[in-house]
Amino acid sequence: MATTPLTGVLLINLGTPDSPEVPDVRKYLREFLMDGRVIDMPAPQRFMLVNGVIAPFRAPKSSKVYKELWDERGSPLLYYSQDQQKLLQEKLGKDYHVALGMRYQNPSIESALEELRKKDVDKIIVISLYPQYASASTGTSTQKVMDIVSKWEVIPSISFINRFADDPGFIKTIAAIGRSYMEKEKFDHYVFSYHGIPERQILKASNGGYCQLSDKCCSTYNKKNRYCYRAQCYETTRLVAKELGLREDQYTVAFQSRLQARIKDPWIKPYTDEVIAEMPKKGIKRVLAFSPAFVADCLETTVEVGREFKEIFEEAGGEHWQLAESLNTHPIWIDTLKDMVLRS
Ligand SMILES: C=CC1=C(C)c2cc3[nH]c(cc4nc(cc5[nH]c(cc1n2)c(C)c5CCC(=O)O)C(CCC(=O)O)=C4C)c(C)c3C=C
Ligand SMILES: [Fe+2]
Ligand SMILES: [Fe+2]
Repeated sequence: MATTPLTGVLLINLGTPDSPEVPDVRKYLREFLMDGRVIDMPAPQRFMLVNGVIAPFRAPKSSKVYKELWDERGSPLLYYSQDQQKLLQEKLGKDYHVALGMRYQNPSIESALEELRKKDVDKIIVISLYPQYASASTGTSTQKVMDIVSKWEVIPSISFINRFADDPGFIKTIAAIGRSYMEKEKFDHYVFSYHGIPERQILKASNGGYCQLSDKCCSTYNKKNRYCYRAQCYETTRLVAKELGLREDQYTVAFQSRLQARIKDPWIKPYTDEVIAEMPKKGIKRVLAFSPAFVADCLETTVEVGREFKEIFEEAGGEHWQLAESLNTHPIWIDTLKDMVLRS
């Protein structure tokens, strides 16, 4: 009797250095920033910038923060992604095979696809673990999968989940994590800080010039701006705020992690570090901070939001800054991943 072929699930996240030491961080930054969807400059200029400036000067600085991030299990982005893979596999059972691939460094997308090929899967469901679509994150992961699979003799049927900014399970998980803090202590404001991207990349992805980076464009989420990264961030925030019963004046959306100093490009605004430094003057003293551009804790959540922003806020007169951890292995999140697969 013929057995039902397996369905492959490929989880993709960004990737992290193999170790926090300078040579590994440099190797990671080189691979990451030489990607033309991340630094969208002509290749010769990108090469000069990455090899002449970023790799030599940024790698030692980044290595220091990676050392702060690393714990006994290694880099949280990697081990939480592995936990998500394992828990999703358990939930889906024997008709599925779940593989994990990182866009940069290890385990690579190539190795994950090879694992699925060896399992002779009939179909692959690719989930790029970035809630809000951006060319620099989801776009490049999708392209990488297509580049590899296009060379296979037998190309299986493939579907891509390329954004879930408004997925009810995703929203509920963030709200559940937030609520666990709100039940224990009082906050007078809520900050939703998202990874930034250069403004130019928003304009390039805009449908017929609809997105002009104004609040008018990003204050609603509709058919025209559904791939606008900034509009998706605002939509995630509105939905979480609604779930938590927050009024509009109780929360602020802002964007972090800009590499602007090096490439002299404006990034999407407002900038988190600037916004939070003004808050204590306005009487905001106790903040709960969310990082909903990520589904696993990483350098950007633990170090940037959890430690660096806390320092900025407290130096400006704030009293309490609390990071709400990422989705990691939250049971609602694992159920949400399972639902995404079953719906696909
Ligand atoms: C939300 C998804 C991400 C987008 C969009 C994104 C765009 C983007 N990032 C850089 C530059 C850097 N990002 C770095 C770290 C980092 N970025 C993401 C996700 C997105 N980036 C994650 C999950 C992480 C953390 C990785 C980890 O190991 O924990 C870094 C490295 C750290 C550092 O040196 O500061 C850089 C550099 C650009 C230029 C960009 C868009 C154009
Ligand atoms: Fe990044
Ligand atoms: Fe927009």
